Amino acid sequence: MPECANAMLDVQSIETFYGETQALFGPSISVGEGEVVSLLGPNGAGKTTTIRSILGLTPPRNGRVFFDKKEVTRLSTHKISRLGIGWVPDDRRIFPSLSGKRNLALGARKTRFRSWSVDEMVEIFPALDHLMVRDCENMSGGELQMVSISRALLGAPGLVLFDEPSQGLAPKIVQDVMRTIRRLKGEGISCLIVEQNALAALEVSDRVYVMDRGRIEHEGSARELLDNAPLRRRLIGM
Ligand SMILES: Nc1ncnc2c1ncn2[C@@H]1O[C@H](COP(=O)(O)OP(=O)(O)OP(=O)(O)O)[C@@H](O)[C@H]1O
Repeated sequence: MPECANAMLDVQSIETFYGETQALFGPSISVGEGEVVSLLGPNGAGKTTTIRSILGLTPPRNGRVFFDKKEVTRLSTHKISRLGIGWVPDDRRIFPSLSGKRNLALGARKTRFRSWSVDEMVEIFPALDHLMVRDCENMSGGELQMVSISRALLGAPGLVLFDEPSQGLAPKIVQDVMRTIRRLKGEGISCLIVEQNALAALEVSDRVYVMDRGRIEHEGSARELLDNAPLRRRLIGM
């Protein structure tokens, strides 16, 4: 059973391996309904592996994952995403030869959570309007990120996993992405953000986990980490 009664996501002591190499040594993470949580830590800490474990891309060998009170540990990635977990991967994973519109159509689905329309996506990212007819192979990093986030939302998620959402983006687009995360929170959608731009992530987060070498090193409120410079420097070096 989930340990945290109202958690949208409840990751319990997962151990994940690549072949015989263990990458995760039992991290436990929860994200409440409408909560925004940051997952920070140095390169190789295990942040992306945690996301891959939740999505069933690299299933944990031990431990359990619950989403929306259902155990998803042994489900296929396809089934997990259909339950309402959206993913904004660090490499965007957009089909380059398809238009923005076709890429968005591939993400559309109904779940028990709020549905989003393409018009709402255009309201959030006005530039998306003229990207609909363009092939994605000619888009900039920021444009691809708008398509990627919109595709995740058209899948009607209850939880969105963001892997390095601001990577390679101009400051204005980073602001747009963070504003979107705030909007999702306002709509009761949960978000888990893996981010190198720790300060931007903390600004929009309720809570934070800091990982190191496959373990949780620190867990607390995002505000505490923003306000406590010595603690922040020790944990995330900034
Ligand atoms: N495909 C893989 N095969 C073998 N080992 C891997 C693979 N992917 C990641 N690892 C190892 O697993 C550990 C955790 O990596 P992971 O990518 O989850 O870290 P991360 O915190 O996301 O780092 P970064 O910020 O650099 O993306 C590292 O030791 C890494 O070398």
